[in-house]
Amino acid sequence: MAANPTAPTALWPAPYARGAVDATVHVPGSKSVTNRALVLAALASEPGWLRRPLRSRDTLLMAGALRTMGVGIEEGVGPDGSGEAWRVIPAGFRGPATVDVGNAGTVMRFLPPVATLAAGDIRFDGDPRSYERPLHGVIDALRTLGARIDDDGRGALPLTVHGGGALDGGPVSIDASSSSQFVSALLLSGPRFNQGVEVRHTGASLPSLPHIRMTVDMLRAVGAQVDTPESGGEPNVWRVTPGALLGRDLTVEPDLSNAQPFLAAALVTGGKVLIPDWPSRTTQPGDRLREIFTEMGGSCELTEYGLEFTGSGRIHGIDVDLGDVGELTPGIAAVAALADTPSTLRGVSHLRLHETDRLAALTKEINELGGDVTETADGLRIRPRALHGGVFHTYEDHRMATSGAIIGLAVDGVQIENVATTAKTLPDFPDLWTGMLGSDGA
Ligand SMILES: O=C(O)C1=C[C@@H](OP(=O)(O)O)[C@@H](O)[C@H](O)C1
Ligand SMILES: C=C(OP(=O)(O)O)C(=O)O
Repeated sequence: MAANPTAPTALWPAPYARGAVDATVHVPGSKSVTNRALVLAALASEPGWLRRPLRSRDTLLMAGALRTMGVGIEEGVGPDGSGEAWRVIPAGFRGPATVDVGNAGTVMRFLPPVATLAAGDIRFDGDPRSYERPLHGVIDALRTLGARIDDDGRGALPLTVHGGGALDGGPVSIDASSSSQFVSALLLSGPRFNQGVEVRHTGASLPSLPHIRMTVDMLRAVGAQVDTPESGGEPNVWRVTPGALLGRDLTVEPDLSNAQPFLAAALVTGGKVLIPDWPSRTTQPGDRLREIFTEMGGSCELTEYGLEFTGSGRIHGIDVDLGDVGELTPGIAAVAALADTPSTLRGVSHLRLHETDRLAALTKEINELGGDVTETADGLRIRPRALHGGVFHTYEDHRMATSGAIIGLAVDGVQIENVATTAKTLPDFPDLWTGMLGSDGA
C-alpha cells in the first residue's frame, strides 16, 4: 500500500535547493483578515461579499461554525463577476449548535462573544491542544458583560455559551498578555452588545498589537465607531459604540506571514522572489519582514507588481523584539540557524501557548539537526552551526513545518514530519514550494 502523505507520521523530503531561486509566488489570502471579515459580515445587518477568501482549515472551521449558527455563506463569483468569493448572508444566530474550533485561535476566541447573541446553547470543542490554549480572558470578560457560560472551571475549552439573544456589554478589564486575540474577540462583537464594550487591558505586556489594529481598522471599515489609545484615548483601553454594521465587498490581501517561507527562500539561496499583490498599506504583521529580512541580508522593492525580495547570498543574525509579530518567529529562527552570526529573538514568551510550545519545539528540532539554540525567558538565542539532515518534527504546527522546509533548502536530507499540517493556513504549501524551486531544483 502506498504511504499516505497526509498521515501525521508521514515524512516529506524537504527539497534541497541546488541553486538560487527565481520565482513568482501567488500567496493565498490572509487567515487573520478572512476570519475577521467572516465574523464582521455575519454580525452585519445586510449581506456582504468576501473576495479571494483563504480556504484553509482555520477559515473553513470559521465558515462552518457560522453556518451551524444560522449564517448563510454561499459560493459566488463576486458582484462584478471577477474572482472567487463568499456571499455572507447574516441571520439571527441560533442554537443549539456545536462549533468545532480545531486548533484555530481565531475561532476559539472570536466566536464565544458571537454565541452570546444566539438564541440557544452553543457548545465549543476542538483539538486536544485547544484545551490547553488560554481562553480565560474571553470567558471571564463575557461573564462580566452578562453572559452565561459553562466550562470545566479551568477557563478553557470545552465550554457551552448559553446564548440569550443579546448581551448587556459595557466596561470590562482583562489581562491579554497571553493573547491579543482576547481583545480582538471582544471588540469584534462589541457593536452588537447593548451598551457596546470598553476593554481595558491590565496585564504587564500585550503581544501582537498589529493584529489589534487590524481588528480596529476592519471594524471601522464596516461602520463601527471605535476609540483606541492611538486615536487619543487612554493607553490600553479600546471602546466600541453600539450600532449596526454594514455589509461590505472586501477583497482579502495575501497572507504576508505565509509569504515568509518564500521570502526566506530568496534569502537562503541568494535568489529572487516576487510576491504579487503585496499591499502598500496593511496591518498584517508580515509586512515587518521587509525590514527584518533586509537586516538579515536581503533587499526588497515594493512596486506595482508586488514585493520583489532579493537575497545577497549572505545571511546575518539579528537581535530583535518580535512581541508585535510573534507568528513570524518560527521562520526567523530557521533563517537565523543558517546565518553567519548569532541571533537573539525576544518578546515572545507567549509562543509557549501557540499551536505548540514553539520555543521548545524550535529549540529541540533545530538542535537535533546539529544546531545550537537555547530558550530564554522570553525567546530564543541561536548560534549558527553546520547542520545535518534528519527528521524535523512539527507538533501539528503549520509554522514548524514551513520552518523546517526553509532549513531543508540549505541542508540536504531534512525530512518534515506531517507537512499536511500546513493546511491550517496554507494547504497549497508543498505544491507552492516545489513550484517555486522549479524542475531543476531552483
Ligand atoms: O488575531 C489574529 O488573527 C492573530 C493574533 C496573534 O495571536 P496572539 O496574540 O495570540 O499571538 C497571532 O499570533 C495569530 O497568528 C493571529
Ligand atoms: C498563532 C497562530 O495561530 P492562531 O490563530 O491559532 O493563534 C499562527 O498562525 O501562528
